[in-house]
Amino acid sequence: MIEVSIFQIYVVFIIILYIIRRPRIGKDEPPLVPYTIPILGHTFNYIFNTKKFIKECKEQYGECFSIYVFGHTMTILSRSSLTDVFRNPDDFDLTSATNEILPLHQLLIYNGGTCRESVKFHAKTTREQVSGKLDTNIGVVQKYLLKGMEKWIGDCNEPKIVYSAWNMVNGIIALPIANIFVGEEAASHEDLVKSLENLAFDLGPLFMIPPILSFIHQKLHEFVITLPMKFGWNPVSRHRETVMNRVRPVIETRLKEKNMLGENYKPYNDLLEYYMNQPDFDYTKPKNLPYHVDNLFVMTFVSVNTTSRAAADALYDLAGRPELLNELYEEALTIDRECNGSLTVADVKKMVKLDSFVKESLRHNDNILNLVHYMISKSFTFSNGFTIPGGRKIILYTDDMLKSKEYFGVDAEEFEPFRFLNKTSPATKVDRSYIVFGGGRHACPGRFFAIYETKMFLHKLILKYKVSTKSGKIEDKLLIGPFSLPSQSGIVFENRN
Ligand code: HEM
Repeated sequence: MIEVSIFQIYVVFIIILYIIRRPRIGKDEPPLVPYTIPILGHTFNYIFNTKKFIKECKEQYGECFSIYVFGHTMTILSRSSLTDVFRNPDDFDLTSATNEILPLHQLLIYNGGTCRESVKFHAKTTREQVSGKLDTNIGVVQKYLLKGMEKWIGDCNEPKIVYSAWNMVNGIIALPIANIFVGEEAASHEDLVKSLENLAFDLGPLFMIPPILSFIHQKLHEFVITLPMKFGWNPVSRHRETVMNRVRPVIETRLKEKNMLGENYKPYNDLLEYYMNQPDFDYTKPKNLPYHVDNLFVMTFVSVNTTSRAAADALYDLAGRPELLNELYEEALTIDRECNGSLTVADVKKMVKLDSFVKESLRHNDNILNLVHYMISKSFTFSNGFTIPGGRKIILYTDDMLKSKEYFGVDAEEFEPFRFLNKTSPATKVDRSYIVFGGGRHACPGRFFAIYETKMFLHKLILKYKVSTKSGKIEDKLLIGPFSLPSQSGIVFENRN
């Protein structure tokens, strides 16, 4: 009788895997970068040597090429082929590719997470309720930024060192957002604010699980990371409970007010009121309030950590450059005197040096690759002539575009805080090369709010504190594979008075 050892089974398994997963590249496709280790392909370089590896691939194979990572062929796009993605939103889908990494459809069980259709609603909500209401929201943003700074940073009469400042900045940035989302009454409860503040951070570990099982099948990774949720573990549940407990009495009071006052009812200016005005709103039905709270959570995902990330990066960029801090302080002081400490939208527009600095800081976000999409049409031909088949995963080489000499000049790699000054190129302006907010039809609709909040935060901070890095140097961001995170080193806060 033939005895089969585990080792033999393993070898047969690997051979079958190799045959099944071997990339097959069509004749008009972008070139596949050669690799030496079967199955593993470029995975090691992709994770541990991303910057150099992708740069060298582009130099050798051109603006558009494919690599083999985690058992799949992925096409890397830069320059004109990258722009093609933004120009052809019907052919590329960000949501389905993002859901693979962060399975929102399993976490937000009442609204089913995000899909192309529901994102239209969130984009409309953002345009109408958040970015479209800067004038109305600015007072709330200012009030709660100051409260947040008081709580998180304090007086700093003695110098105070803060490590991992993203956490702290996230707390400050989340407070105004909570207030314009659920209104001042519900947001007066610390547990609700904490929930909105921590929601995305709590899901961070899911992002960090390397998709090892994708070597066998993409769906296997998704299946395993969502397994705990099938057994009832859901990190969103307790946040949903907290938010529902806090908003339910507010909804009841508002409905009573509406009944009593009729036409004289003065609508509140927050997202909660916006949801209450949706035709499908009926909080008495068991699944209705959780459904709207899940929508609120999508808005929280897209707004809180993104904006706090931008603000934290800018804070580190500022703290490492004392001469810049002095120059921005002069501008802040002039505007503060003119508006007597109470900012309007027009005052924020006057912060032109700060705007240029924030834009430069965003340009230096240092993500190498970003915005993974699936190509969802039968096939797609780029303007450079290459074709990819339906179902192909693509990712954008954003760092290459954001640091291109062609668009940003010979010093494109340098950090020049006033690069955009007097160039009619505000931080909110999306164009072919400035792609931190994406581009085309899906370009981030929240960018107007995000930039306003970030500028107002920095303005108030610069007026009150001197900030510097503990090391006295410009701090680098942390790199995890192709993605970056804000530095975790110490920042020193010192009261100006
Ligand atoms: C600095 C902060 C932010 C950054 C860097 C950022 C970045 C982005 C990016 C890159 C996209 C994808 C664009 C594309 O597919 O072309 C996006 C989409 C989106 N963002 Fe933002 N965002 C920020 C803040 C916000 C805020 C504050 C909100 C809401 C209050 C928001 C709401 C949205 C929505 C609803 C979409 C989906 C748009 C669509 O698919 O049509 N974002 N954002």
